[in-house]
Amino acid sequence: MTAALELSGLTSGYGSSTVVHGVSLQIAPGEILALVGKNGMGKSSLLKTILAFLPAWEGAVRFDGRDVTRLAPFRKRALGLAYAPQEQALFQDLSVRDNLRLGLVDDRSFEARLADISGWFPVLTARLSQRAGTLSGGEQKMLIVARGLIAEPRLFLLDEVAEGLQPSVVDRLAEVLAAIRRDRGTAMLVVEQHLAFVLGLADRFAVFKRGEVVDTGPVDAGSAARIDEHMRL
Ligand SMILES: Nc1ncnc2c1ncn2[C@@H]1O[C@H](COP(=O)(O)OP(=O)(O)OP(=O)(O)O)[C@@H](O)[C@H]1O
Repeated sequence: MTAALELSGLTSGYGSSTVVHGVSLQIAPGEILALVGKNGMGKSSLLKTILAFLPAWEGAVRFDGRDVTRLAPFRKRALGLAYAPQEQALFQDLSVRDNLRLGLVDDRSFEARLADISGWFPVLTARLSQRAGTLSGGEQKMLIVARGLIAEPRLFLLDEVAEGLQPSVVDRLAEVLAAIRRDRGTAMLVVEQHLAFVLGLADRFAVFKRGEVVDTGPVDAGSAARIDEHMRL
């Protein structure tokens, strides 16, 4: 079966410092991979390299078997790749509705897709006319995720979306993402520090240390302890 995402020897960095060191990994269609690791290990940089916000110095990114290493981020989005970034990525002065609209390449399907968003995140649909910058921190996180999902991606890259969310919202987010994978077969690469959230969702985990995958395995009863051990070292 062709992988939804295949990285081979992916290398990138900033200036003269290499931050992503020859990373190779695969995600099957419909699979959820948790990418975990301490702060500053290069997890966000890896996602940015996959998207080509950060240029790859070496190696390749294949999406559904197609080499997309140097394809611009907006072209990747048109192919079915969505991204929920860690940093504040909303247009603060635009409404919730207009921020959601920006998640779509083709605006015509917006109203139909909005119905899905209402089911997943009712709090957002109650605030469609509100400026995104006036949403609470948790609501803004939900909007970032909803903007990725509205495009019905085949592969969704999520960067620390559970950070700073109250437990009930984290649980809701986990339910929504699990349902989307079940119903649509969306593959996901989930960078996350919130281990209970991500291990409840993922099929497999990969531990990232100094720009490299140093351990990987299926998520099972022993995964949290195995990951904790890496976090201590
Ligand atoms: N724009 C940049 N210019 C220079 N160095 C950067 C830039 N962005 C990140 N770095 C450096 O690259 C390294 C990896 O950062 P990155 O944000 O990818 O790590 P991370 O694993 O996602 O960390 P965190 O969990 O804290 O978000 C860090 O040393 C960071 O300081």
